[in-house]
Amino acid sequence: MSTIPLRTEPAEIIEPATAARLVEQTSANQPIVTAKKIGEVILDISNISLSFGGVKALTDISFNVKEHEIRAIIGPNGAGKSSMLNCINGVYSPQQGSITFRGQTFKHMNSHQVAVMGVARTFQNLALFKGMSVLDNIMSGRNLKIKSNLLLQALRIGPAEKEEIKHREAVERIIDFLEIQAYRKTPVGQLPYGLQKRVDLGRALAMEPQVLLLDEPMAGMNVEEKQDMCRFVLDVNDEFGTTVVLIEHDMGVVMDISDRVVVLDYGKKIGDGTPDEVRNNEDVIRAYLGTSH
Ligand SMILES: Nc1ncnc2c1ncn2[C@@H]1O[C@H](COP(=O)(O)OP(=O)(O)OP(=O)(O)O)[C@@H](O)[C@H]1O
Repeated sequence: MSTIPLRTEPAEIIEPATAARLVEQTSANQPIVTAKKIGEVILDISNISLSFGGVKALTDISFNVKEHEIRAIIGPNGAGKSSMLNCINGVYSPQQGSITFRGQTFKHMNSHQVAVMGVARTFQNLALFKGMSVLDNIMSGRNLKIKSNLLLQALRIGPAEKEEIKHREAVERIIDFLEIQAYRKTPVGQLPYGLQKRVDLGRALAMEPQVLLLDEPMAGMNVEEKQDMCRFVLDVNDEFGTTVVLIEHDMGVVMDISDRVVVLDYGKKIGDGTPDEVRNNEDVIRAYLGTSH
């Protein structure tokens, strides 16, 4: 049986999900594999259709995301992947369909409301403050959590002082977790691209999201940077229990770290299942080989 062509370049050695998070050591130092705990459906995408004038970006798309899983959205260029993420986080309002998050269904919700509900997002084209330090960029992700008013914050008095200390500590923990201590005070614009992507992840983590939407987190990275980013995504999922939805073009990465994969092509869903199911799906193979159009 033919399978989806996974790599166009020499295989990169990326720790498979199973090795990274499922292996425990027995007393005899033999690895044993324990099942990852996937929960109930946390995000339910139901019959979403989205058009821009005459362009149908998404047609009747349905799939779900379960708590604690890593769910990939893949597809050729223009398939509708970013549009899908934009519907989930309230940037676009689909003409049809609904999205249910933790049992609460919404049709039209803005990005701020979605963020308050616990959904954070990183962007394909970095949206960081380039002139600001790593620390301040990650701190900007805490804005939603800051309760004291602007005047108290500016004067750093009363509860604002305590609150700021709490937020700084949270940011420092993220900086340690992402191993970017050496760049705390560096303006983000001076960092290599791979590290900027890591800061972008840090800013999203600062929101303490239940669901993290990652739009091409490995795009433009070299092999080493991709390996690092894979490790951080797996660790976020494992250590914080964060549910991850990611768009990624690198099929090696997708197949290695995802629990389930949904495949879009020309705005339609053509596949949905485990990495093995998807890689053996004839429609998916045709879409990737470009023979179906
Ligand atoms: N704001 C917009 N206005 C008009 N058309 C749009 C807009 N956003 C997306 N589209 C169109 O919708 C379709 C899907 O685009 P989308 O960016 O979601 O695809 P994608 O799978 O993320 O592509 P890529 O992998 O190249 O990023 C494309 O035809 C695109 O031109």
